[in-house]
Amino acid sequence: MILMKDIVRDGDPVLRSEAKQVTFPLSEEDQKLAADMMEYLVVSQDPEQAKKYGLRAGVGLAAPQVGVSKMMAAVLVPSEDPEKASPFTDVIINPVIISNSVQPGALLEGEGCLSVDEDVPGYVPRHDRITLRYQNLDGETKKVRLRDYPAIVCQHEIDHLHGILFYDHIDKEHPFTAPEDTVMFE
Ligand SMILES: O=CN(O)C[C@@H](CC1CCCC1)C(=O)N1NCCC[C@H]1C(=O)Nc1ccccn1
Ligand code: NI
Repeated sequence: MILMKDIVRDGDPVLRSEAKQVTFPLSEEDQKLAADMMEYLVVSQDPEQAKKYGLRAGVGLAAPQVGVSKMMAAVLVPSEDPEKASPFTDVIINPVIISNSVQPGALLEGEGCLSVDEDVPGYVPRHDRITLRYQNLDGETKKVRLRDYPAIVCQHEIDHLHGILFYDHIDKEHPFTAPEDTVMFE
């Protein structure tokens, strides 16, 4: 089970490396890694379990964050209301953003990262809408269109696979400015 002690923190070169493509069929090791990363998200989003294991709740986790430089990330975007399904839940392998809106999108409250212990305030301008192509655990190629929060989460994870951290996108001089047509959301 992945615990906070297993999460690599900023400063470790693995977080600034280009991850390697994952080959199929997945090795036993890659299958376990994917399962462990998704398990972290599930457990961390259950307040009781998170407390029990001392986990910071997460909606995404990329392999480099557990020291594995491979093109793989788990995403579990919680649904707004318990009756509804999650807007996006999957393990995205060898993900590529094949198209995106010109219009930017950003979280009003900025972003954080399980691998960055200090808060870095500021808007993180990303694409508001993306078309994402990736392979799932079965090696099937998926193509999904995402917008707003699910799109932000996936972009944050894909950045990790290319050695990019959220604060790289924050304007140092004017952290709370964003292009005027930016869609801002909670
Ligand atoms: O690369 C992956 N990471 O670094 C985990 C990050 C990924 C998100 C940050 C912004 C977009 C994707 C993460 O999830 N967080 N960042 C740090 C602490 C908070 C936590 C979070 O947003 N938690 C959350 C939010 C809603 C519901 C439940 N939990
Ligand atoms: Ni992160």
